[in-house]
Amino acid sequence: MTSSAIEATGLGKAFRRRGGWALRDCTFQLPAGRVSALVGPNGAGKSTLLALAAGLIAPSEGSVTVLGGHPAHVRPRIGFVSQDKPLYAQLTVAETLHMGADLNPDSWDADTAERVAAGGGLDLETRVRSLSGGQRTRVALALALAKRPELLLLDEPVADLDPLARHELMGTLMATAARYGTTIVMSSHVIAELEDSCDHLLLIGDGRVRLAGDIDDLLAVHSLITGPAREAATGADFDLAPHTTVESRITGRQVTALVRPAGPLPVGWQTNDLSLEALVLAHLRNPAAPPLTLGQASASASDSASASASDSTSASPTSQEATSASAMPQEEPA
Ligand SMILES: Nc1ncnc2c1ncn2[C@@H]1O[C@H](COP(=O)(O)OP(=O)(O)OP(=O)(O)O)[C@@H](O)[C@H]1O
Repeated sequence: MTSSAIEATGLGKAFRRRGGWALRDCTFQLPAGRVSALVGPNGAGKSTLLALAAGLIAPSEGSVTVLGGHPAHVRPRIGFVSQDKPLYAQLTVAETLHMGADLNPDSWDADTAERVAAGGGLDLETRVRSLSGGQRTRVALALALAKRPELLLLDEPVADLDPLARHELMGTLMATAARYGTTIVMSSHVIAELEDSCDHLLLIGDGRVRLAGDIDDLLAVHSLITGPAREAATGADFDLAPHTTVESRITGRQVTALVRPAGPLPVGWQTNDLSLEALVLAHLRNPAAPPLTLGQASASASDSASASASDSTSASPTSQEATSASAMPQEEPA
């Protein structure tokens, strides 16, 4: 199995003393040297999870290990781009990059810093306070990438970029991952874009892990099937048991269902192509669907139905149905 860049065990974060859990009982591993997508609805806990991994906040319960150590201790090896992209407003872009170089004298890649920051025609003499949202993102990514981190934590890095900049910077990120073996963990709401760039998925909802594993393995253990809504013999609603149903929708006389097969599918049912977007959307629409974690070394294999379905991918699925740094100083102003 690939080694883990991030390992969380029973990780939880409450912002208020009573209740208010932003993240609860999260156990997962994110592989080293790979690109992981962190997805989930608004308020699911994605930013909280990234801030915990970056060592900016401490867990309320459980633990998270990053690059084999405590997040705060490995901070120099992490690049973190938060959603609000804190930068010093009074500095120019060039001064900002110089500061990044001063703070990271041993690892700074000045060419990358300038190329990423100056892309899209951005004048490096522009003051940060005059930058648009997308231009700030560009500068924040330039700082994080030029630091040559082992782990890049990116909170919705491309949300405010125009399509060209998005394409260019996603390409730069992927090239960096391929060239230097950088581990990337990025949150995003644009699932279709993640399909091309990411190989691992962590879907959280309501602060808990809903779906985790290599994307190919997760797709392999799910099937999107179409068949008759009622049993021909009895006229009763079609029963999909023993398969685990994530979602089923009846249209006229047909039912379309996303299932985790527990054996052969019903005879005569049609199996359709399944995209990552369809898989994620079905789980988002159905928060009560049983969670599934694939390929975790330490988790228990209670979802045997999915285990058999994933044999071909050598994934070892488990179910959790029961429970179910930037280059800039971390203390910098928003
Ligand atoms: N500093 C904070 N103080 C109090 N509550 C917070 C704080 N930060 C986050 N929360 C709460 O924690 C929960 C998770 O928030 P978080 O920002 O991690 O979600 P998210 O998945 O990143 O959402 P989005 O997709 O909207 O960015 C939310 O209910 C949010 O209100």
